[in-house]
Amino acid sequence: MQRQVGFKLRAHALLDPDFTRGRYHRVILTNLFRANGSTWRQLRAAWQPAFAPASLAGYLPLMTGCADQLARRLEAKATAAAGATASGATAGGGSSVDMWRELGGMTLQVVGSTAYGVDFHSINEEDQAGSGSGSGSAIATAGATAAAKGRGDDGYGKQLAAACGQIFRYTSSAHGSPYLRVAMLFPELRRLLVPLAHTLPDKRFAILMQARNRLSGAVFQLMDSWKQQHIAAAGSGAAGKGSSGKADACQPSTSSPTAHPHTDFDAGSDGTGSARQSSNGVGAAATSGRGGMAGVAPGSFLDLMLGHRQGGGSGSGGKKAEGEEGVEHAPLTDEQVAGQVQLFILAGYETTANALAFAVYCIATHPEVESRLLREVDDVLPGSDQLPGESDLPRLAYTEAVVNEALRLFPPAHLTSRVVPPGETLTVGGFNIPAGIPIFLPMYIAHRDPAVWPRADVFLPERFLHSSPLYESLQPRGAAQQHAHAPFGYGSRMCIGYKFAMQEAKVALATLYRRLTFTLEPGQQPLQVEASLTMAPRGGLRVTPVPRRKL
Ligand code: HEM
Repeated sequence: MQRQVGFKLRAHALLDPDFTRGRYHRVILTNLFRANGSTWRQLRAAWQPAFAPASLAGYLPLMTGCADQLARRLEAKATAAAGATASGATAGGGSSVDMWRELGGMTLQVVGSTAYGVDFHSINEEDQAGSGSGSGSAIATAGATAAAKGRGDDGYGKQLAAACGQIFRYTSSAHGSPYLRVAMLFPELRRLLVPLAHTLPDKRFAILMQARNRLSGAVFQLMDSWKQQHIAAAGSGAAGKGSSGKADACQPSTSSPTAHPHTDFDAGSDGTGSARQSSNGVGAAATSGRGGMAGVAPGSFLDLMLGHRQGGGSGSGGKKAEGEEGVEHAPLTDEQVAGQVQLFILAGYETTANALAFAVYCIATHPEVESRLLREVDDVLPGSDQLPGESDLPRLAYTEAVVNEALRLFPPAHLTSRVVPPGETLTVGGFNIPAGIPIFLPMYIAHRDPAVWPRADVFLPERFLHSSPLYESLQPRGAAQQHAHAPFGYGSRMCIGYKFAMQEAKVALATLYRRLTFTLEPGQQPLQVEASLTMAPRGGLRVTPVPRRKL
């Protein structure tokens, strides 16, 4: 039934109350997740080239670079803690870390840099204060810390990272404004609540609105600079020719960052401040505009969307849309562009971090899986500083199976939804479901159904490893066999970023485990999870990183 509904219906049920107004409301309304009908088809076609094989290959250095940066930092921290213990000094908390939070910093840096072409600087946040609050929002706190540190100096990317964190934190049921919670319970009161919340905002509501506006404002600002460059370049005949190639946001910087004033994107502002892009990020490839104003990084998701704003489906990267046949590529509006860029980050940041944290937990609790994973990683990456390249990806088959099995037992998007369109009735499993009724499709439950999955509650990556002798005996059974594994959803509404997420998760695991293993801290087993919009380890995942080689 779940599969039937997921394939037959094409609209998501939208239960989260959106309180934005004006221009920012149009941004939220027009994102791919919310769109339907011909707008959805147009947007889906506009997104598609971002996940084409050539684009995915282009993201690889960024993904491996960010994972390597995290691995080296954890390795250095563990080694320093071991040295301090050996010399009798107080270890200062040792090398234990909240791995969920660490991975959140990494995935944010990857999607943020890809989306905006701005280095989000979200990995190197040493300040762990406030983590492990048990609130399920430590990952968001990481962003807030980043903002506090970055404000006023080199913190442009950090401010965007903070905005993402705040959006996650303050849209969750645990931390959201009471206005949002009331609106969720009584949707009919929304018309009253929206003006009330804007007139008398509580602190959480104010922070959420400001964060949403800041993320959208950053896009408007970059778009303005892009337009100016195109006008200027049109005169010189160089329109659309940015510098070539993508830089790696996680490679060491050679130039020092330029200070820039704190930029505010309060509601109503169109963001006319000056956006600085990273000197070492994806943004390093940005065309530099006049007066120090940075341009849009070629190859970034924003660049791709701007190509669609022109109506041609090609950014300065020159990629043509390969969407569904017959889809008109009408120009995207500024608001539509901003909506897609914002969604790119919000959809890809926490989901992938959660998936990786769950995988680390599963590996730490299954020594035989860890041994096999390490054997594969060492085999595929024998060089001491070798990072996974494109040709290595097919050889990391067991690593991929580990990710898939972790996604089965702990799907970060534990459910998705559909709604019956106006004027229609859906008949499924003998039930008639009228128009407007939201239907939830809980993948978490389907993934653990013992009637479908042999040894349903056991972590066995061999289910996803064709070459394993156990493979056949572990396949899902019966009528529900097809699409029984659906961590990325169903049918035409399936996650558009799944290849991006799988590639990132796979190379991140290979890169991390090449240098380290992770031991769970006491009290982490069995894992407690928290489910709201996504499913995450409750209060984070505390582990001790153990270096695999002596430094
Ligand atoms: C492990 C990581 C991820 C998981 C588990 C996940 C899961 C999902 C799920 C379950 C859906 C709803 C599908 C449905 O309703 O049938 C979805 C939709 C979506 N995801 Fe992901 N996702 C992940 C990563 C990403 C990434 C990295 C991106 C982009 C960079 C992304 C972008 C999207 C978008 C734009 C949609 C809406 C698609 C539409 O409505 O047409 N996701 N995702």
